[in-house]
Amino acid sequence: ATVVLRNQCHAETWLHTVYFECHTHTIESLSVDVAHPISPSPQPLLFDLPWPWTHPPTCTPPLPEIPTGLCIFVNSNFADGRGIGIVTTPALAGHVASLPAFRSPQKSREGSLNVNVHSRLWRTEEIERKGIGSLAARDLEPDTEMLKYTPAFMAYLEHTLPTLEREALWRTALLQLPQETRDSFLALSYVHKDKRVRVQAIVQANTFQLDIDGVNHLAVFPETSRLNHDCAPNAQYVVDAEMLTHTVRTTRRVREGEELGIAYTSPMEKAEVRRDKMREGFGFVCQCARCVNSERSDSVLNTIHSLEAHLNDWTPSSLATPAMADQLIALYEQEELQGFLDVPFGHRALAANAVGDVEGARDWARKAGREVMGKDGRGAVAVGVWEEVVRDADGHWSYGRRVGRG
Ligand SMILES: C[S@@+](CC[C@H](N)C(=O)[O-])C[C@H]1O[C@@H](n2cnc3c(N)ncnc32)[C@H](O)[C@@H]1O
Repeated sequence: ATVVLRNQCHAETWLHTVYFECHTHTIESLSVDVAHPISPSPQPLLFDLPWPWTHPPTCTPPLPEIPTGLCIFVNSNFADGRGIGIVTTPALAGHVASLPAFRSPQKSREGSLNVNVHSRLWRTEEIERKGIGSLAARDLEPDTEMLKYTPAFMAYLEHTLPTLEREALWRTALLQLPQETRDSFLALSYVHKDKRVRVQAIVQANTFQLDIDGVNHLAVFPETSRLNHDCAPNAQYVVDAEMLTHTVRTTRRVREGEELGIAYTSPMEKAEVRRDKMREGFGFVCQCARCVNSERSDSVLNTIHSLEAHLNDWTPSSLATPAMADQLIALYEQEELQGFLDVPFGHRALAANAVGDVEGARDWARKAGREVMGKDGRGAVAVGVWEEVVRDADGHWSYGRRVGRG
């Protein structure tokens, strides 16, 4: 057998973290021939123009669930010489080539950071028991854009290739990247110590999810990778699948020297679940304040979930009121979950609308919409949901549903 890592798992959370491994089988006698890893494709490759790749694609043979196979597509000039290495199907590479990231990469929105330029708002430092982390280089206001980067490496998320073949394929892609980019990738932390799967181990510890034409890809943004996990994060990120950018913003005021953290898993899960995911997926024991104080934080979560259940109850006997949604907002803030306020703000909007408070409904729906954009990006479905309430509150299904309870 040539499989080192098996039964790969894909985390089902919305937080864009991917776990590569459920079980590790280390077979000492294996070695990987990186110099001649992949047989060339037997088929001619057809792609949509434009052709932005700087190296001839190397491909796997057809794979069980991917008949066209996977190929390496590298553009070493991408993003002013940072380069990008993508392992995907020829058709999806054609889609990537047609994205604004390749066709009109200069366009950055007004007031937005320049892509791949250090904002000087953060710096990295060794942090006790966490490896390297990122710290605020000065006091930061809420919603400050801090990092905006394109991926150095992306790979189609499959469970088909034997682990060592995947390793060889991904390594070949990395070898084609400009040296600086490759070095920053290879300097990242990793979960498994086995050198034969080093590239996959790095991806496991550092990946975000990026949809290419509806297909999951793993993406590594080396600078952003130095953000450690926190269950009450003071930063959150949005991935723009058209511009191929990953942008990180503060969720609340951050003091100079404070560590910046993002959530690797949902902070709305119980402490035990969060801790298990961090241990299994990332190899560390979460010591954040909410995990250390888990009895208290779980009890607040229980109250949050119970309030949300009431607010989601639209039967005639529902006990939900706007005051209940206010209480929910206060609990999110108390738990420092400012990055997730779209949910209680949305409940507040519907609770207001349900008692006929159209102005209140619009105000809260606007706020919920802004929070969704900060968390899930402009294209998120929920943005449209809240826009609908703003546009036509008294035509909305929630209008007047609980009149007399406000
Ligand atoms: C994306 S990297 C973060 C940067 C990393 N600390 C480094 O040195 O490059 C993820 C890895 O950082 C470490 N890590 C992240 N958050 C942590 C935390 N809250 N406590 C301890 N270790 C953490 C774990 O080793 C994890 O696998």
